Amino acid sequence: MMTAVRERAAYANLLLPSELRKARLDTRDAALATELTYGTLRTQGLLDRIIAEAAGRPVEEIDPPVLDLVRLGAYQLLFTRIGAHAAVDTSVEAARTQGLGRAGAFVNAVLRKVSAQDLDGWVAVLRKDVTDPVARLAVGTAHPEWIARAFAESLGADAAELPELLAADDARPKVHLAALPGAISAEELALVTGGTEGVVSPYAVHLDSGDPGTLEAVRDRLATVQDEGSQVVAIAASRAPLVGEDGGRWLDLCAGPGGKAVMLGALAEIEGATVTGVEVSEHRADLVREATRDLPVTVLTADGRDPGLEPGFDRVLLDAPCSGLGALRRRPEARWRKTAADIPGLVVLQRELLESALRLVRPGGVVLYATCSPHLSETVSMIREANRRDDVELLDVREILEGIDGAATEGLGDGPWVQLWPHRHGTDAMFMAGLRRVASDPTPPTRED
Ligand SMILES: C[S@@+](CC[C@H](N)C(=O)[O-])C[C@H]1O[C@@H](n2cnc3c(N)ncnc32)[C@H](O)[C@@H]1O
Repeated sequence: MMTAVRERAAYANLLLPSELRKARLDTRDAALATELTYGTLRTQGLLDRIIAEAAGRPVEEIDPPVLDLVRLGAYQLLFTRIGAHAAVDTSVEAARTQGLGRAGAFVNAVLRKVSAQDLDGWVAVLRKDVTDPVARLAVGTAHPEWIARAFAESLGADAAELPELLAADDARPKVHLAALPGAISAEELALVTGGTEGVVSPYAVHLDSGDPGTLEAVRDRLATVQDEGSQVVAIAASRAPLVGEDGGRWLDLCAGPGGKAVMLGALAEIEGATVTGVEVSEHRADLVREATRDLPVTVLTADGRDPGLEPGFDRVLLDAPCSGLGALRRRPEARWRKTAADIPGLVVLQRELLESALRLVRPGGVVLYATCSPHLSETVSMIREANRRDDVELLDVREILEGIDGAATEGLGDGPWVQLWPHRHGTDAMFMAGLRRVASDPTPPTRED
């Protein structure tokens, strides 16, 4: 499993359920396998630094399949109550059964060194010469330093919340369901699933555990699995105030795999509107088609920067491709795969998509820009830059949420944009901003020759 995630750059949350089914583990063993896999991937960067100290060499010099075993063993030693003997012995045995027998002695020696101290002891070793408070927190919570720093910058005046935020990132998230508007209410969905109603979206229900795919309400397409923050983004896009009548032409410019398109489609159906979904990847466009097949949604496979659509949309949701730093708790391996160097390229794409969204929306219509990242370059800076245009006015997203019965109104910051946070709202760290297009001055500037 770890090897598959490493070699195929697969996502653990997509791969693990089928691997567990194949292995036919009972519920307890499956829960343990899940905890060990996710935990080892989530803490990998920290484990690697500890392993490097214990092995006396950089982890890049360790054979990758052997390193996978050492990481798994080190995770058990430092993060679980599994006894040291059991953790070391099963790791050595795994080396033998995987045909890495000659590495058994190495695995044994490194893990014995790792087991000589507990987690706090190792964190103290790694922090020995580190004085910067954010860097110290990053080590202690197994976050890359650049990510902890980006979070601190985004929290700004609330940077004292950083320890809570990083801890929330490390906790296993609840399953969030969305009751589809017009199909079932959150109250009914909570009753039939045994869940509890959410607090950020009026359609949300939380489940503590379980496989949501097996729920009747999900199979019958009355509900979907969707983070509460994402639900609010789609609702806000449908409710932002326009100038003039809503003509019912809505656009979802980056629609794949279709979570928000489903919510937007269900809301559009109630309002008598239709949604055009645009997605550049053929495969993801197909996923949107399948997810929205009963809803008034038409899907186009195209580049959102120039999709060839007639302008004049009343509402445009731009859920931009982003670093995903706001959803690290749902993707255990993600924090170690991303780098600060990924951000500038994403920002260019986001800017071009936002320009396209503003070309496609009619004067008086609204673009709801969203990212599942709190990185300031992808969020506030992007919106400040767009706001320099004279045909854009910013809407206060807090007011939009206040107008939605049952939506969150607490901890939304100073506006006009809203940043949701896992530690405050229990959601992914979704950012949203509302940009309304105003008719730009039709008179061309006079030139004095
Ligand atoms: C953040 S995801 C959107 C998630 C989606 N709104 C949902 O709720 O399921 C961004 C999507 O944008 C797509 N994308 C990337 N570049 C694009 C482009 N130039 N035009 C349209 N879609 C693009 C990606 O393939 C990805 O599916």
